[in-house]
Amino acid sequence: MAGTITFDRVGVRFGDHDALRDVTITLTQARIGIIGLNGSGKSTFARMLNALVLPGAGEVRVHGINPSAEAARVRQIAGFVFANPDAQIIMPTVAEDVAFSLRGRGVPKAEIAARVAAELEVFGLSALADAPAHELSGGQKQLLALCAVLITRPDLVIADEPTALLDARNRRLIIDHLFSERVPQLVLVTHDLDLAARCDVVLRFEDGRLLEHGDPAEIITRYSEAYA
Ligand SMILES: Nc1ncnc2c1ncn2[C@@H]1O[C@H](COP(=O)(O)OP(=O)(O)OP(=O)(O)O)[C@@H](O)[C@H]1O
Repeated sequence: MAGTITFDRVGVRFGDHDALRDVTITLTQARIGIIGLNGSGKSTFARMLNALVLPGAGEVRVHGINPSAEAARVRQIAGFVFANPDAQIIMPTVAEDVAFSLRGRGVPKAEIAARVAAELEVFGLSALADAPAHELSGGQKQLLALCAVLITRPDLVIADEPTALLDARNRRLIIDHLFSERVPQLVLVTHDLDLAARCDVVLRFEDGRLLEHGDPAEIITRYSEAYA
């Protein structure tokens, strides 16, 4: 089930630049799309959900957790998928990288190997279990990155343009996983408006402000018309 995400008058400043200004919203939907022009604040908003960026003003709550106070705890329930999977592949081999995600989560050692094997199977990566992770193709790396997130059984997945570097087949695979029931709640930053249209709600950012949010079709139509 989707949890509650709240932003209360949130601002983020980098140097003398406001990346986000006075963002207030409560979200309870399962599929949340984020759209807006380059530099409008989408990634900053998404990164705040698992304490990669902390508010300079206001307060964020993710399923009752304040990321500013409990970064480690929010990362236990919220997994992040980046556009570039190289940013999150940590261990030398595919199986080790997926197993690494389970560290510090109280999973009995005896259970880890079986869970990793099962998860690799789901993602079609079993044959690559012992392969060096950095030698995978871009698409395989993104599947690995998502596999390493989903094995933790997250309550929330935040994906920042997760299909930007992928071909059509891998794009489809990643999207199918993200929109599957294994992801109870998804925050998806995307320039792909067809993908945003599949969400339950869409937030549109402009120049660091949450310009509007609501019904995906309406928000997307206005956004498309503004830049046609
Ligand atoms: N770590 C940082 N240091 C300095 N400025 C930053 C940092 N992160 C973001 N910014 C700035 O904050 C603003 C918002 O950036 P953000 O990455 O949130 O935009 P975005 O909507 O995700 O853009 P894009 O579609 O290009 O990914 C931009 O002006 C950006 O240059």
